[in-house]
Amino acid sequence: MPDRQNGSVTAEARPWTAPVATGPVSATVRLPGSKSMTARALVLSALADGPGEIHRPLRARDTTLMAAGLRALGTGIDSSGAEVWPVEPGPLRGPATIDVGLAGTVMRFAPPVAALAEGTVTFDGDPHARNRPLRPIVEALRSLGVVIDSSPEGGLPLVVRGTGAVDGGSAVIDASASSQFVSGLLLSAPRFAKGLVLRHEGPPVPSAPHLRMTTHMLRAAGAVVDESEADVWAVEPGALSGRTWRIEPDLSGAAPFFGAAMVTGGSVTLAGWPRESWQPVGALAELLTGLGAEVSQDDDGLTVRGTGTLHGIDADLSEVSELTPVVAALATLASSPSSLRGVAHIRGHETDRIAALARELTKAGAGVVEHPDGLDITPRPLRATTFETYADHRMAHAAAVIGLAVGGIDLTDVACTSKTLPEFPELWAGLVTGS
Ligand SMILES: O=C(O)C1=C[C@@H](OP(=O)(O)O)[C@@H](O)[C@H](O)C1
Ligand SMILES: C=C(OP(=O)(O)O)C(=O)O
Repeated sequence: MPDRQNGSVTAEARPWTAPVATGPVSATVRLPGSKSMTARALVLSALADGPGEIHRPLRARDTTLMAAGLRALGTGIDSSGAEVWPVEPGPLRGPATIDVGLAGTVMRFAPPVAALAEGTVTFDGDPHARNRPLRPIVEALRSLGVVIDSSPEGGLPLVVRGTGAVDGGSAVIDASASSQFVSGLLLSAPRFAKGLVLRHEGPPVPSAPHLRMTTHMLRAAGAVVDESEADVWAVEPGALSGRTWRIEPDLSGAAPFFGAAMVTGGSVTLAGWPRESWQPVGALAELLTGLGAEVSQDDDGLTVRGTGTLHGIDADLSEVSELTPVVAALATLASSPSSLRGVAHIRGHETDRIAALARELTKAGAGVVEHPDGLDITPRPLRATTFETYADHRMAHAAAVIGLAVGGIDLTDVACTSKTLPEFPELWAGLVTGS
């Protein structure tokens, strides 16, 4: 049965056997836009003082839900085209109901926007969305004067009772469970009457490159942001400009495709990669090089070449934690053990990714030791297995990478890849078969 929540339907489970590579994979792939940039461009355009356009957006479940949520608040967004989404900001108002699906970006970026609306805005999502951390941003908004009803745990379902304005000022937050708490508050902060000075107190905030993406994009929209003090972000009140956002191809979505080059000793080029990027390409290149790949960039795009050997690595993945499932998959096929650390917070991602990887990689035959903040992986001969994907697109990516080298990796569901790349199964099959 499809899972129906607030009128949106998550795709019905689609079992899928990962295709095995019969030789080196050699291809140029064209991937849609970055989920993270598309989400930010949508929010900043909805809050702007004039029309904007989003070029080459990601059209996937997360970004479609974000567009629908902002539309429900009064923003005109035409997401019918594949190339350009025009955005016409309007007065923000409720009553509205916003389905967050399983999207961290929607559940953390949209409530501050709803706080600026006049009227009541209700948020809920997929069953697992209720388990994802939300309390710190809810409490920060409350401390800024916003009235919000939440579950007893401080999460979904939420009701934001907006008055049409947020006073703003100073707030303290523990953002160790997700950088998105900070990004969500900062994106709306220029529209708070007093702006915002946000201070993080607690264990380190993960995903620093995503925070930099937030502040870069805020400045590109005309906001004044000071991040000169560690763990403090100050956003001045002021108008945001409507503008044209050109979305880069999704670097995290490209990771399994690069992994295919590495597993098969082939070469994969991500076409359309810009010379200057707002995504953490340096961190990705360092990681893949450590695993044994060669990474280069020219006018054709970003290219990853497999060298025929995969090395185990000892890596802190806190800055690029989205990549953990694919890196863990590569580690199971390496010539030496790996230790992946610094990602305790991914237990709060689409599923508890540390537990899910430990379980599924062990079933496939790898030696895995689970730690609170990561995994130790010892490569062993792998075998056919049923690979549970837990509604998590990146678990499906991990299984697909292992399936290149191991016959009979049967995913319980590949439809979960619609969260960020609905065309994943077809693109992957084309890559592996060379068609
Ligand atoms: O702001 C964003 O667009 C994201 C930030 C990160 O979240 P966490 O800090 O929760 O890991 C990342 O993992 C997520 O996929 C996207
Ligand atoms: C953690 C992820 O997503 P979300 O934006 O839902 O947190 C992810 O895409 O890996």
